[in-house]
Amino acid sequence: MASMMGVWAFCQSILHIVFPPDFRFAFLKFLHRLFHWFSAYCYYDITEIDGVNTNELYNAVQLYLSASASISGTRLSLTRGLNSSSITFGLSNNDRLVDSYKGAAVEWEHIVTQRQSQSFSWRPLPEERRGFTLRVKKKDKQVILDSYLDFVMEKANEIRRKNQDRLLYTNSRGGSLDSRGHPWESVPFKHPSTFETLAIDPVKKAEIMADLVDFANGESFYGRTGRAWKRGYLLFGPPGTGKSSMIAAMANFLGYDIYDLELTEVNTNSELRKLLMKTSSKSIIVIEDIDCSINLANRNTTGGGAKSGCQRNNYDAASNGIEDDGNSITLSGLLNFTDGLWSCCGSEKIFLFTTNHIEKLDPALLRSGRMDMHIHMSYCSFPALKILLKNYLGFQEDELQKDLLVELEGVIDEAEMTPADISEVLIKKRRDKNNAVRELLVELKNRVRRKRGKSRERNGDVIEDEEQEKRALDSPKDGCDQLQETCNKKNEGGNGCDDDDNDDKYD
Ligand SMILES: Nc1ncnc2c1ncn2[C@@H]1O[C@H](COP(=O)(O)OP(=O)(O)OP(=O)(O)O)[C@@H](O)[C@H]1O
Repeated sequence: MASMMGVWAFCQSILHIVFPPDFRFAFLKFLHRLFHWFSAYCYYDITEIDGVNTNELYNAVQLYLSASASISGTRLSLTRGLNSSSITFGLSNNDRLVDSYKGAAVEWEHIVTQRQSQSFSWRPLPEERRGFTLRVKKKDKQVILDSYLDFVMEKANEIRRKNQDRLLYTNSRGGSLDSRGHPWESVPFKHPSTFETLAIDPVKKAEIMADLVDFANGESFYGRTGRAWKRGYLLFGPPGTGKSSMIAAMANFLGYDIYDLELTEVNTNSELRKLLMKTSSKSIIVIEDIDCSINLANRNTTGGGAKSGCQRNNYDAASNGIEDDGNSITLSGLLNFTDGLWSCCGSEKIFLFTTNHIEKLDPALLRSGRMDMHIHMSYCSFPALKILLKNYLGFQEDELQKDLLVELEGVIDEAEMTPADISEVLIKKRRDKNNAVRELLVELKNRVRRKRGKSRERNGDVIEDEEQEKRALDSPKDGCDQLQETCNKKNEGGNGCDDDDNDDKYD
């Protein structure tokens, strides 16, 4: 044994002298090439770090394989990502997994090696070099390159959405970038609002849900008709009518992330475009209170401050999408954001604007194609009230006294109370269900009385019998009708006491 080892050491040193390292390296490379030349397979390496950036494909492959690995593997690595609500399985070091796609068999191998030396980099690289090697038969190469990798990415996104809690993004102050070079900061999105809890007219609710489902399933429709796969919704109505709750319900319903765009933090149109480029598919891009975020009153008027570039931007600039000074965000920039070429970055995107004052918005923003559906979030109606009573107090419709329901129905529309105000009353008294409903009724009647008082004040009417009016309103049956008659008599020939004033609407 000892003499054999001696001979081996002698031969090795001779070989090293006769064949210098460069020659040996070239020889091995040649053998390698020869092997690949005659091999029926080709190999693709997908490394975790691509230069200095994280390779999206590596992460996607890892997630994609996790679905198969969880079933077939015997030794697996387990991970639980940030914001993830479930565990993902992965291939252990140097493990292999066979997959098939359109009749082609592929083999994935997870390869982990120690990184030799830390080359200079602006951020520390992991000590291990990780990657996947994909082995494919040469004859299947085309099909794999053409569509298999896209399929893997798509599946991985699906798994990620299923596993991961949705995220709520907001643009960083002054367009600054985070450590990963992203202009958006995110937190897990855990808003509990759903269409079930949303108190709006059930017919309107069903219509919105059907529209969302059509949109989400509309890939082929949008492709066929040559339209970008996006949809715009405008939510308008007084504060406290559930606009934010509706956004959360939509996101929860579709499983989309939300990008809450703070327009006042965006300085230029190009910044706006960059933000759009960094949004992902299957997302809702929200601009709340669009009328307050930027002055969008009229594209034809001139003048305005730094943040009201749209005012200074004339019509031509808006229609041509030209920035007038490049230092402000303009209406044309915003229109391009929702409707221009850039709006098609990624797909399956919903643009959602909210406003308390729709009348202040430029018509260009409202036209079809930009805002496809205008949703009026109104004061609480009787059907919406029934939903709130069920959600907050657990009342089913048949559990409530009939005459109480009739009374509520009689005053709810005229009281113009927002669902937010109603929920406040119900929350306060929720331990005593029946008392809560009675309290709500009193509050509604008080509001009606105040409204009518205001209306009469404006009309200069004198209240002759305030007690009679109070009794009429408090009478459980047709109280409002009686009161209406009294008012009508008083206002003969003049304005009735139900003469709503729009100014009051958004008090
Ligand atoms: N339609 C609704 N259905 C159920 N709850 C509602 C509804 N509207 C309002 N609420 C309740 O009132 C609270 C405030 O509502 P929300 O913030 O959604 O109103 P908003 O219209 O977005 O108001 P703002 O215009 O001030 O942002 C919510 O947390 C929710 O509990």
